Amino acid sequence: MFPPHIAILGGGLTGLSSAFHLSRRFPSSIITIVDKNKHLGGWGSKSERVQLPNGRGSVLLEGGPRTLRASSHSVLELIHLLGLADAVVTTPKASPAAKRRYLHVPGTPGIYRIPGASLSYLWSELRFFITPGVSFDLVRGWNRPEGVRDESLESFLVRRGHPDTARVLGSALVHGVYAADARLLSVRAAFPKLWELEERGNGRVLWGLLSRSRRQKEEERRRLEEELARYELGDVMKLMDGAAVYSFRDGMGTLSDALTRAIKKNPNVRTLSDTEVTALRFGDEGAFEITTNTTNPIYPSHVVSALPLPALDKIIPALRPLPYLTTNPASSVTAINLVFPSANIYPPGFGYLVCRPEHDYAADDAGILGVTFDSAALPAQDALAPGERITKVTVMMGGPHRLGAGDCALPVVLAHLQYHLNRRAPLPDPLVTRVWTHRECIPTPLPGHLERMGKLKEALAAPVGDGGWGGRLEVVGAGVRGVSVADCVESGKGVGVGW
Ligand SMILES: C=Cc1c2[nH]c(c1C)Cc1[nH]c(c(CCC(=O)O)c1C)Cc1[nH]c(c(C)c1CCC(=O)O)Cc1[nH]c(c(C)c1C=C)C2
Repeated sequence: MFPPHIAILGGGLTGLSSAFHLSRRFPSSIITIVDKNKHLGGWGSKSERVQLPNGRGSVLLEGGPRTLRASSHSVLELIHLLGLADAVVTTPKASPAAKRRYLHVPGTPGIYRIPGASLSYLWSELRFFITPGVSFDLVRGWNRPEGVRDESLESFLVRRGHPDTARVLGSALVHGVYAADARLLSVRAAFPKLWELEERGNGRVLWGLLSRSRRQKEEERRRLEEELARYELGDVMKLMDGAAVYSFRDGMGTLSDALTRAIKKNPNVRTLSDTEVTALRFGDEGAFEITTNTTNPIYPSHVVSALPLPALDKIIPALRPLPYLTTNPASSVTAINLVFPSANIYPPGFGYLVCRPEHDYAADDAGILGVTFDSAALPAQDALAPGERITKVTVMMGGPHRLGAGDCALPVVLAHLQYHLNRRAPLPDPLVTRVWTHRECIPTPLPGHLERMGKLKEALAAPVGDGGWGGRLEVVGAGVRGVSVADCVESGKGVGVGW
């Protein structure tokens, strides 16, 4: 039996991916997608092409995610199915933008290159922070306390390694992915491999990493093959030959715009943009009843919520609550694109992350979490006039820093950049400045998240007569599992499999 009418709440990437995949799985189902914004795609699809003054050409500005990993199969599948191969641009593995990443340690001017597994480690300034963590991990045996089923990343890194390693490297990693505080983030939800490596290495994470037996490697290869077989990839894997990361010539919006076009072409799919869902409940006939601020009620047989979990909590009836929708906080991020009229402002590389200051997130800090060197990673996204040179960076701010009113002021940001890049001369005035503010955009899964999401799933599957949702409401998206673009697309692909 196919579901006669599916409503999808939320038209971000997860919602669009859900609509696309559900319309392929259930071609006869009516699908209604409802989103409060005029433009579908959500905050993860914010890009804009801007003309530079005096005929210098144009640059692409991204406000959200800017690159995808070459292993993001769920997105590669969409590239194949939507015919987007010609729009793909890649960063070669051999380029400095793929190989060099830096770290700024507050209180010390300049940025340090993060060493790879090579001899360069020996003269990296960061070895003073890395070595204690590695050494303690190797000498300490199993030390996970009995009964501990999850903890914060910081607590894990301190337990296995060293507080300095945790503060400097752990916090920076978490800034770059979750824009969050490593002391709050669940290690099992965010970095499950670390937890597994600890078990495989009988305590020692590094040993777990280095001691993979031939059988384990074989098992990993088999799992990858199985995983690849789940996707329709056509020839797109070839695009990834030698690529570290990729995006689209016109930015991340290409993906959501192509998804929107594809689902709008389908006569069974109806999109209601600029429409807010005000309530979701069971109607008298056993169908759902969805009320909105612009339309008559909708009566779908099945519902997918791709809304942030706290937004879902607000629209469900108090008599049929769902657990843990408001447990996790979410980070707000301000991204500032700056285009400078000259080259060589930064060293070759992908960008840098800023770690947590020694004395916690300071009130007088500008709140910078990291800076990406955009013109180095994907130069094909800019269409510059011949001979024209520019430098494009994005300053990422916010998260666990409390951003004050003056923190995003351009002179403050430029002064911090000058200090980070250890320049004597001030930076030139930017040709273009674009500020994007994303409120509560990246959820922070707190320790215990995976268990809580298991309980949420149970409540969704419980019979309607027992106060549950009878398996006809699915809750997906970044708040449930995985915050990357690929995770969002993947969760849309997996929705409704049991219907
Ligand atoms: C807008 C800010 C974002 C910050 N994190 C994310 C966004 C969208 C989400 C994110 N960033 C990364 C990942 C992991 C991706 C993966 O595993 O495939 C996720 C989920 C890694 C990452 N961080 C930065 C970049 C350019 C990337 C590659 C992927 C992407 O483009 O998002 C830079 C960066 N992101 C943030 C900060 C503070 C930062 C600093 C340099 C927050």
